[in-house]
Amino acid sequence: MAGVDTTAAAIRWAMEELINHPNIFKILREEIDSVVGNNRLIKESDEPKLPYLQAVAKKILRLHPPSPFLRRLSNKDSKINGFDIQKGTRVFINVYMLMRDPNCYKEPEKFMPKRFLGNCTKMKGRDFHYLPFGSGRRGCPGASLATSLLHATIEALVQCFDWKVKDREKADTEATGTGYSGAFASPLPCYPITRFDPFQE
Ligand code: HEM
Repeated sequence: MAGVDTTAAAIRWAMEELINHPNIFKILREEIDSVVGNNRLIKESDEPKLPYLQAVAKKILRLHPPSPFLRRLSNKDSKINGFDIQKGTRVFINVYMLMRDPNCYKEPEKFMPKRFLGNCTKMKGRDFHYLPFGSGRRGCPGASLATSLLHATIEALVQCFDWKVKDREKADTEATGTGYSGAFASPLPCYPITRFDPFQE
């Protein structure tokens, strides 16, 4: 699994969803402005004080997991939901569908970060309804790094720029292309308008 690919894909999905949901963009920007202010970028120590940013990142990975399938090799004969799985069978776990299961999430197709505030903010390896980084011994070792990268990049893109989409009112988040991670059917032609330059004296 290429960590750069998957992290870049998640950042792009985040920008698409935030551009499509100006109300959520506004709440996130207000949180960032109140915690980080407007004369510097986010520091690692700010992360716990930015619960809405954390919720946005988690929600992006739920709706648009850059690795939509997990792969395992069955090491013994077993039965799952009445299906016989023979030893040596390659098993694919459809994480994309799992994380859009209406039995686990109300209105699963909706981008509603506030749902991840409160109790749901702490995800553990055995929360099998939330698996963007897989689970168990082969779970993603880069999960913490990827989460911090996601927070820092989304924070900077929201804090420093306003975003305009060309020729379309909304970015198309439902159409997906072929391929494993970062599979976008169409490019996202959008323009950043500088709001704040952290590198200016
Ligand atoms: C948003 C970003 C990322 C996502 C969504 C992601 C997701 C995943 C998933 C689903 C797996 C398979 C887990 C399983 O089968 O249970 C995986 C494996 C892996 N990931 Fe990531 N990953 C991300 C970023 C990174 C980064 C930044 C690194 C390294 C710095 C990394 C390194 C790895 C490695 C080495 C494996 C293979 C682990 C093994 O097979 O034992 N990933 N990742």
